[in-house]
Amino acid sequence: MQDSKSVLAVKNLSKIYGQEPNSVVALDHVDLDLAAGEIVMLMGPSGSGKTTLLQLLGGLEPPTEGKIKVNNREWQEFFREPQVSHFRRDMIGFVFQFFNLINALTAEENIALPLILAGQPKKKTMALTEEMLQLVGLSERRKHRPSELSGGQQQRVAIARALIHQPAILLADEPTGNLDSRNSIEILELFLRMRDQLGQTILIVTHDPYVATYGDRVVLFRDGRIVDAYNADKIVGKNRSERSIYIMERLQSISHETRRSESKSYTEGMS
Ligand SMILES: Nc1ncnc2c1ncn2[C@@H]1O[C@H](COP(=O)(O)OP(=O)(O)OP(=O)(O)O)[C@@H](O)[C@H]1O
Repeated sequence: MQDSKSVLAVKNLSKIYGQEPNSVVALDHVDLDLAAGEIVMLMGPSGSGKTTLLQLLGGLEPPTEGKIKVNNREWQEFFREPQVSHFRRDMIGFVFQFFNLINALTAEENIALPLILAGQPKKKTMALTEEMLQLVGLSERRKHRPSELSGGQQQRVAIARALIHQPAILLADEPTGNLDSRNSIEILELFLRMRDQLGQTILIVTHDPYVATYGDRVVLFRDGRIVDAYNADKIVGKNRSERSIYIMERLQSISHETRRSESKSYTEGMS
């Protein structure tokens, strides 16, 4: 049962790609809830299922089994065109490692694009674009094209574009993966402002333990399953560098477990 403050409820979610005997279990009965205004960091070794989860949440792939509810509405009800496109547009914002901006358009045109494509009235589009430009601190650069902006500024445009239709949840796949540390911190602080000022719920995939320290909660994946999760307040009082070491150690122990189980199944296969 999803309570009123829950934005996302994932229950028993599985995704199997391909057919036996070559099928791959990318997600294996995952349960995950996100409360309104919560930032959750997803971490785990390569191939553990993080991107697959984002793709299912974003309606880009159907689950093999299980349920996804966003704002108490069940995804499956909408998993056909054109409903799935509308649901995705209204409920989900996407941000990627590479900013995927349109170079021929200015920053403000890129930000306004989802509303223009949705046929929203010009006045509303202009007002919301202005609001987003201010929120991401790019009012002065509104007429610049992506090639005239730094990586961090381009990512801020991408975030503004993802949030302009006020989605229930923002999904970000390695949003700082292509940025230097100064620009990464700017983007992470922007996420915190989005949470604090808009109550935005945000789910971020990252490989970087320092980035993960910006989450209210860190969820660790291995082999398509959640194997560990903890709230930031569990390690409160320590500075960010110490917290990132704590996260890195948890991550390393999970990766070692993966390797141990891989070599076990390999030797079992040999015998
Ligand atoms: N379209 C697909 N067809 C077949 N297998 C897939 C497909 N997409 C992902 N997989 C497999 O599913 C598993 C999970 O992949 P996924 O990309 O979700 O992992 P990840 O944790 O995001 O990895 P990374 O950190 O390297 O991006 C992997 O074994 C991958 O090879």
